[in-house]
Amino acid sequence: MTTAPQTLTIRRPDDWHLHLRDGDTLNTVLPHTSQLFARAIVMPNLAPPITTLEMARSYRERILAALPEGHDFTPLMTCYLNEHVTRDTLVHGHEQGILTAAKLYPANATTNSSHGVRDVADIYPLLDTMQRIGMPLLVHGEVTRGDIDIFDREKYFIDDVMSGIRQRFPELKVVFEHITTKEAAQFVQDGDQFLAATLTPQHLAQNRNDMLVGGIRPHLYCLPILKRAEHQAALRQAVASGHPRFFLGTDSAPHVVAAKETSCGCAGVFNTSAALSVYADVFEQENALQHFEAFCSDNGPAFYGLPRNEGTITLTRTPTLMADHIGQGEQMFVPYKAGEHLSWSVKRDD
Ligand SMILES: NC(=O)N[C@@H](CC(=O)O)C(=O)O
Repeated sequence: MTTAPQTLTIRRPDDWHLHLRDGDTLNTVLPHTSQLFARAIVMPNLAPPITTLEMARSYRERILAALPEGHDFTPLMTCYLNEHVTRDTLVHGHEQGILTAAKLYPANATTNSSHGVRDVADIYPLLDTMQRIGMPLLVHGEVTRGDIDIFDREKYFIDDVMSGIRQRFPELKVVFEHITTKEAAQFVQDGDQFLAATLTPQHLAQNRNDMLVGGIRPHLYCLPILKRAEHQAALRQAVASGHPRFFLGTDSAPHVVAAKETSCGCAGVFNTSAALSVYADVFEQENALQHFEAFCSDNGPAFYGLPRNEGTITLTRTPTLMADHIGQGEQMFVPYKAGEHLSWSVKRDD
């Protein structure tokens, strides 16, 4: 019987899926990421979405300008794919180090995705270019057909869209973002070195009962929506196996309280501050703490072909109360695990 560790020191992590927003929200939420994470893949679903090099460059500058004194953090920018994006944007963005990846949102799948892709064949020329230059394709994997139940949207996406992309572009690096089902976990495990997935804290730690039983909890509503417990179990087993193509992507997606607590609330969980503690709990509960560091800090850089970070962070087994709210006035957000005790406190070591 081994005793439970009181501290966990790991290489500084990255967040491979993050929504930072813009303006006042960016100022409020960015420090919660940059105080611990070294880099993040910044999602491009602003209104309007990031579809040109100029937009990506200026968004990156706004992020860097919003960083608190003393925080070293590198935003990795992404392009929002649709039929208006040019091959030159991707090629030059890649060459100039401005665009790390490009994101496929099926039209109307989620927040600010009305400009997304209606028919994936429309962007085949772009995918061909990305395969050639080695730019990863990041995929929101849900079909949006009205006849498909919301809980089945990811499963159908695998057969309807994802398999076709993989067959047509076998050496295109693809990240199946924020996977939520046993089918997606299996699909990635059955894939090759060109296919990986991110997993969020809430999809590992919760299932749809947590959102719907005993009252509806709007702050757990996100897309893809939380699934039933058997899917949660499959996701937990996938990360606990230490498989190298699963890595940390919080999908932290802040929306102000007024947009969440309303008759038609937005999808998104603002989970940045609780993320590392919740991930650590999941690995510990699955007796897989030996794979925690690789999930947070090694597997992502390996897939993206980027160096691992210098420096470390330490998680200490000191229960920490998560605030009820973050921000104030109209810029008020309810964080994931609000008002609950997290098992771990997390600090940078340097
Ligand atoms: N995850 C979410 O529920 N929401 C994201 C968009 C997305 O990634 O689906 C957002 O930008 O709000």
